Amino acid sequence: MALKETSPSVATTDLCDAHEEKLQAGDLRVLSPPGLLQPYGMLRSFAGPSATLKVFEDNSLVREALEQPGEGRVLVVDGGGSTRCALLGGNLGQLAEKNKWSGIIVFGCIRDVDEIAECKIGVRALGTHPRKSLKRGAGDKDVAVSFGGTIIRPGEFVYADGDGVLVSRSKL
Ligand SMILES: O=C([O-])CC(=O)C(=O)O
Repeated sequence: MALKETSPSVATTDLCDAHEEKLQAGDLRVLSPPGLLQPYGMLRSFAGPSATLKVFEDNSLVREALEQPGEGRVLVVDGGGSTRCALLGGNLGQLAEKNKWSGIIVFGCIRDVDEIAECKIGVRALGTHPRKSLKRGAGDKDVAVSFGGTIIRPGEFVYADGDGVLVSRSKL
């Protein structure tokens, strides 16, 4: 079944239990506080290596990234926590599914949630906003980003399910 293709086979709880030493060393981190990011998209669980973006109220680079083959990666978008516009919508959700991204994490807002619910990807975001963002091409890609109490570097592994979001230096 398609859902299994992109879902992690191991729960975040089991990963935390199995890797206490990595948690203590900071090689495995849990985005916090719990409830910071809300779940959207069809897949509640998703995992993959991260691709990162740092943007502010401009989603040009989000589209540019999602136009590339996702190859099971998770796009991590540090939107600076802005709740004044949406960095992701239904069209970009469909693009992400088509190009085989496994998920998108937005430290910012999204819109078209009913359309995104139909997309076979996992999404986490602060919340929703009906207004679109700027499209001026501003931002940085493939940089370390910081939100949810941790730094997330490109290529680190993300594991997300109903219990939380993990970031790991190595594949678990
Ligand atoms: O293009 C945007 O700004 C986001 C959006 O509405 C979509 O993806 O459908």
